[in-house]
Amino acid sequence: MQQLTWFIKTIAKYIGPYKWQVILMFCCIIFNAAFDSVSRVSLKFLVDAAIIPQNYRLLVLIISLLCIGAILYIAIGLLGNFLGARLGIIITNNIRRSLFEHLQGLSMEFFGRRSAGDILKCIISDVKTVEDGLISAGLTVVVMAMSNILFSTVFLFLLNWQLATLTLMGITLCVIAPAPIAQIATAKGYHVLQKEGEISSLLEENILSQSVVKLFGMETRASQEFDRELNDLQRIYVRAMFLSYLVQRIPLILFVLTQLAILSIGSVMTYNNYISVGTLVSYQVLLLNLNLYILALASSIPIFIDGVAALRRITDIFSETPTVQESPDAVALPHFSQEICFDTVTFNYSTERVGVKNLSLKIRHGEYVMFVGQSGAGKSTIVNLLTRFYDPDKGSILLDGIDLRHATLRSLRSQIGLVSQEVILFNTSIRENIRMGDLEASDAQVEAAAKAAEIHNFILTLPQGYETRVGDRGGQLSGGQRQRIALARALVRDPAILILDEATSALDVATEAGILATIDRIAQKRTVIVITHRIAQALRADKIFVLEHGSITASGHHTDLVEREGLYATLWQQGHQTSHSPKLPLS
Ligand SMILES: Nc1ncnc2c1ncn2[C@@H]1O[C@H](COP(=O)(O)OP(=O)(O)OP(=O)(O)O)[C@@H](O)[C@H]1O
Repeated sequence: MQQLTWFIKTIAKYIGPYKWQVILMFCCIIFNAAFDSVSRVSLKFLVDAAIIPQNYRLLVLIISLLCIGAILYIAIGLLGNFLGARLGIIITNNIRRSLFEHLQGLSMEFFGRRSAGDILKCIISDVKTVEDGLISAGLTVVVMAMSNILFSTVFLFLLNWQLATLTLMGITLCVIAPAPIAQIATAKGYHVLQKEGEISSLLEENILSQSVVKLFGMETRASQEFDRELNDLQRIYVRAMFLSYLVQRIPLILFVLTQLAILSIGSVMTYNNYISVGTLVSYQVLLLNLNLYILALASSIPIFIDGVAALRRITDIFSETPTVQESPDAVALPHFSQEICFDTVTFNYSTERVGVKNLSLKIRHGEYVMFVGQSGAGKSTIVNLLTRFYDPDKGSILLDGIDLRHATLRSLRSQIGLVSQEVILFNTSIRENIRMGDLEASDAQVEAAAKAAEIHNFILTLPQGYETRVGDRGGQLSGGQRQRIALARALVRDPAILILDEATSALDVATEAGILATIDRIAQKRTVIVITHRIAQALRADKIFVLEHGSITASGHHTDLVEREGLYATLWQQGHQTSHSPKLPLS
């Protein structure tokens, strides 16, 4: 009952706007329940008042009334079904819509912690399970069964109060007895859904990394891992389902025992002329009706339990709050014109994952700065903090003297163009992918950005040109082409700050040189922040920051840094000796 109350309370806010439709649907169900009971109790009048006393007029009247009732029963039943189907999808989609909107507001920290497959499962399948528990089987069946039980009980009392009291005691027991096990079954059901979520993540990971799986011959290992997960699921599922079926079975057993008792006592009462034959027949038919609805109620319990468990997973997501939030008095940042300042910033992804510590630096407007350092030194973390994907644990980041925590996210992010290591393209046309950088951009601006990113000529060679779809995650393009489209997307918004996080890593030397020349040109008008392992690019920078274990150990121009002994000089020497466009060695 506690579960039912929580379920109804939680779901009420989605049902609220459609309350009249829900009430109408429940009225249809209640009408049908009433007709069910009336048609069964009419047997008493048919037998005792029409058939036995041979009253033909009354017989015809009762049958005619039953026929009219049956037509209404069918029509109103169909209306109830239609409303059920309609409300089902409306409520399902409303939950999905709210979940999706909520997800858009969550911070990167959440997406780093929860797997995509699990979130997908929650939005698609868990929401459907809630709908099943709510409309198809849950509340609909509860209302149908409860109103039937109520009407039947009233008629049972009218027929014979002694037998009805006994029946009522039996029904009360049927409802109360399974409650404690239902509680445990719901908790187990939640575990099943969690495990299914893990399996979805595993599947998603496997599908997205098929090239790695194949290349490294990981097929058998992947199948074994999948098999292990399925076996775990089987173990949890059997326990959860057994408990669920137990909850379903208890009321059925109790009701059969009640029925048996009533049949025996009722037969003895009829034999001794305490009640008429019509009363006994009518009573038994009403009891059969009750049996049917107790069966329906019991069958809906496992579906309802699943619905409650799924709703818990959904509320888990709703209870997530963004770690990066816009303060209520946030101001819009003016167009960047002075400097970016990191003031003793410390940030850890988690207790054991250090991002940056005590980091202080200044980047002046119009500067071309570069961050170098070994892998894991914290270079991308600086970008994550500057874009406010994460907030510092200590210290502050200021843009033109305004703490980013006091600025609106839109005014900050609209000034930044970011091309990162991992290029993310959407499965739409090249034009739309570039336009995502600035939704207001004209076709001419999109093409100008593509020209600046040196991808325009390639796009023209495609049969559908700018209208060519790039495929899922840009899979129909090469790595370099994807990176150039991402660069065009960043350029189309004409950003005050352009950040390139290993943005040219997938390009050949000639294309890279072309793009670097473009960036040199772009850099004259804006601030450019480059993160790269190709240390030869450091020659172009006004200022270089050397990062080691989350801290800046040196900064300055290339010529100053090579003269000083330290990591930069070592990296430069190592890199310079190995190739024309040397790369930093990995730690
Ligand atoms: N989303 C994350 N969750 C937890 N830890 C993270 C996350 N991103 C980075 N880290 C950790 O933070 C540290 C700094 O990572 P960062 O990505 O900033 O390094 P990097 O210098 O950019 O490395 P690379 O040159 O390899 O890209 C690393 O130890 C890394 O494992």
